[in-house]
Amino acid sequence: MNALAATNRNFKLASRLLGLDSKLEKSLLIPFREIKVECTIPKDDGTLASFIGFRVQHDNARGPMKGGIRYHPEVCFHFKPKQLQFWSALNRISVILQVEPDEVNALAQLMTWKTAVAKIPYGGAKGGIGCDPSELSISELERLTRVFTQKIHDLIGIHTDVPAPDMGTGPQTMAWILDEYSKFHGHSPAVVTGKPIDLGGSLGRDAATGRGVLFATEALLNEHGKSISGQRFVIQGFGNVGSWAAKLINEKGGKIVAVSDVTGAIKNKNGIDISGLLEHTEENRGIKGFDGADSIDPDSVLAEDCDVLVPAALGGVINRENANEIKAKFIIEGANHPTDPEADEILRKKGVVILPDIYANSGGVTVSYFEWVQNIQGFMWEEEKVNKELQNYMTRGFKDLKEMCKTHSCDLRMGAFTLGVNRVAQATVIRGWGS
Ligand SMILES: NC(=O)C1=CN([C@@H]2O[C@H](COP(=O)(O)OP(=O)(O)OC[C@H]3O[C@@H](n4cnc5c(N)ncnc54)[C@H](O)[C@@H]3O)[C@@H](O)[C@H]2O)C=CC1
Ligand SMILES: O=C(O)CCC(=O)C(=O)O
Repeated sequence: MNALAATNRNFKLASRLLGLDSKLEKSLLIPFREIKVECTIPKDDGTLASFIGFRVQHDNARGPMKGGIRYHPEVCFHFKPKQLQFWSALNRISVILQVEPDEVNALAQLMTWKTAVAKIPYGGAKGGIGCDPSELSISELERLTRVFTQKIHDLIGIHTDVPAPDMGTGPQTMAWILDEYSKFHGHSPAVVTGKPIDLGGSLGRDAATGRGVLFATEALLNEHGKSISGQRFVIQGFGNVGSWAAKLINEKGGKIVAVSDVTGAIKNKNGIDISGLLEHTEENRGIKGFDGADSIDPDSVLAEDCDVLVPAALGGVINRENANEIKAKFIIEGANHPTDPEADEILRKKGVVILPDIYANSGGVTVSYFEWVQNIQGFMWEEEKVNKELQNYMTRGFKDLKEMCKTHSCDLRMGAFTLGVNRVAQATVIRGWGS
């Protein structure tokens, strides 16, 4: 099932549990606005490269739309042979990567429910450019980001739509967007979050999604009479979310027994030295070649023996093909939409407890909210305050979602969906439709 079909399905199940009116349901499902732009840049060698950028703004009933910008070739790109032949005939265009909007649409919708679950005053959006950032130089990435910003600058804004980092982007990408946007609108630090600290970024934002995963895991394990200490973890993805989650879980006594990233996968049943792995990754741009563990097949990492599995890379990785192989008792969704609905069903029958993305990885957008608040106030918080507030939000979120599970006799995914959808539906109805 593709990401959008899966997300729509979960939304509709939640809507049925909540007894939403079918017309309201339809209005909540349709995105507010979908933006698709062509971004052509000169490459360092003088040839041209064209890319497609998207920003899907899903809903703004509860506040400005909010969500990351992803640079990844697999945001679903397709080469269109005819188009490619035409352009290559011009002999100046080297690459056309086309992003399909379906996945971006699904991710934008998930942001709407996520910000509502976190109870922060935002709607949902997501963007992406179909490109492989590892194949572009820093100056090519800068040009691409600036062209994308030029194309969307009048549709984003501090009170309209506030982008942030996601896969393949980071603080530097946000700095370029801020700089380009500010040329049109004046200095506007609050137009993006996840910025470098020197440009108004928040202390603690870098670690926030991983720290949120830690707090979410603690809340869930605590409910099952367990603690992080002594549990065995497998983490897929060792980028922003996966590496911070690994570091913080490890510091709390969790044993990380297997890790994978795009360069490979490793395992050590006695626990991987996470500080050493962080140093190695920094120097080698990936976990491949790390000495302190055995290499394993990256495809088998999700099926490694462990107590807790944290997918923190791509969507749709847990599906009907591999769900039966999973040995973890708990899955904490650090990534967005890592679990297909068919896998959800299989895992539920196996008794695996899944803490869903729209709660489990909401730490990032929650600290993005703190960053936006700090920019608007013009007052910077201490890191301790950021982390403490994040813990409060994650603890409250878990309580709220458990309450919905009780009210609707449902699992944690439907608890989170009913919580988010209900808050957005209420805001929509209170605002009304005008005439
Ligand atoms: N950065 C953030 O604040 C947030 C990110 N997320 C989600 O978390 C996930 C990861 O995002 P980031 O850590 O920010 O991205 P990132 O770009 O920093 O890291 C991505 C990681 O996934 C790995 N990866 C890529 N393809 C893989 C594959 N086929 N198998 C195994 N590993 C693979 C990469 O090597 C890298 O280690 C995404 O689903 C993203 O949407 C969710 C909430 C917030
Ligand atoms: O920090 C943000 O605004 C967005 C983070 C994000 O894209 C996500 O939670 O998936």
